[in-house]
Amino acid sequence: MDGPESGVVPAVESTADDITAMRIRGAAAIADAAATALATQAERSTADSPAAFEQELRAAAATLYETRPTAVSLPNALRYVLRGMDGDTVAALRSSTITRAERFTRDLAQAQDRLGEIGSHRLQDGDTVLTHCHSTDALACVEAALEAGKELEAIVKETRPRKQGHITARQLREWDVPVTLIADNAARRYLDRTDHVLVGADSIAADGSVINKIGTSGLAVNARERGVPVMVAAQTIKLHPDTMTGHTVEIEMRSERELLSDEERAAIIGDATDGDADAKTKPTGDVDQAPVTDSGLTVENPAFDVTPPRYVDAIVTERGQFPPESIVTLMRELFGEPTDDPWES
Ligand SMILES: O=C(COP(=O)(O)O)[C@H](O)[C@H](O)COP(=O)(O)O
Repeated sequence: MDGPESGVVPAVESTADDITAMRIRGAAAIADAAATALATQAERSTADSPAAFEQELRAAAATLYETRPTAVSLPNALRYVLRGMDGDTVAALRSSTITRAERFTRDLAQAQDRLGEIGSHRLQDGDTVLTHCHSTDALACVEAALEAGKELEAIVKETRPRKQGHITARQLREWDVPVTLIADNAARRYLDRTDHVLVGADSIAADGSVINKIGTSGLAVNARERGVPVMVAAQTIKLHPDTMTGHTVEIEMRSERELLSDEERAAIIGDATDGDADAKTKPTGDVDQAPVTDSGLTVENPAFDVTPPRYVDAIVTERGQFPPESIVTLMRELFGEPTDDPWES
């Protein structure tokens, strides 16, 4: 149930919209926004019984959960906050939920600082890092290295189609790091000048596979061939508990319009009079699904890919750095055996 009858407050709907439209993006920022939205739901709820309050919070969590499928930090954040919802009255439930959400956002920021410090030890004075997409966890390592007085340079992949590399470049320039911005296709050539490939993650699977922005896996394979170490900066909130029981991580497919305008589509299929993609798209009920076309042209736009553990040298978390193959030990320690999601009851 969605909409006013579910009791979900407009602020939660608006956060969900922002995540779907990628005005809020990146796994850590999504988790932070989701936890904050649950606190807002708790604060503004008009539920008149504990059961109604809990039901509203579950509905709000479900609304947020439905936004984007790949970053596990989102369900991990929702689970964490809902499991802290405790009390026999609406007032007690409200205050425990808000306290828990606030603790989540505080811990998230602290974990990133700690991770940055740990990751910074891998970076030497004078090193050049090559980045892909925009990861606040990866940048935390750079920031901590700079604070320790090291000088770094960066080669920044543009990261098509949405060019998140520009956000990375802007942040690095604010820190006065010399930046060379390159097209994604140029990455292999620039590995000769690179000391570390440094990326973030949306999810880490139990076998140590890294799920991150599309293009990460190709970059990692090329880096291995060139002998350049690949460092993944990922707080433990990125560890995907369901993968311990064999579940795979869903890769988000985004709209074809991120790759192709209506005019470009019309030019390719040679029908300039019929440039409206919708007219050529069998409805899938979801704009983010790759559309099925009747023009013989299918556009697919996966947002993430899977890098096998053998191409990753280290996963840096706030709990230390790990070879990818041993990350499952940390997952067991942190999550135990997975249980049902609270918003599905
Ligand atoms: O792949 C992306 C963002 O993809 P998108 O732009 O599609 O959300 C980032 O590398 C991870 O989310 C980690 O980011 P952070 O370290 O900030 O959590």
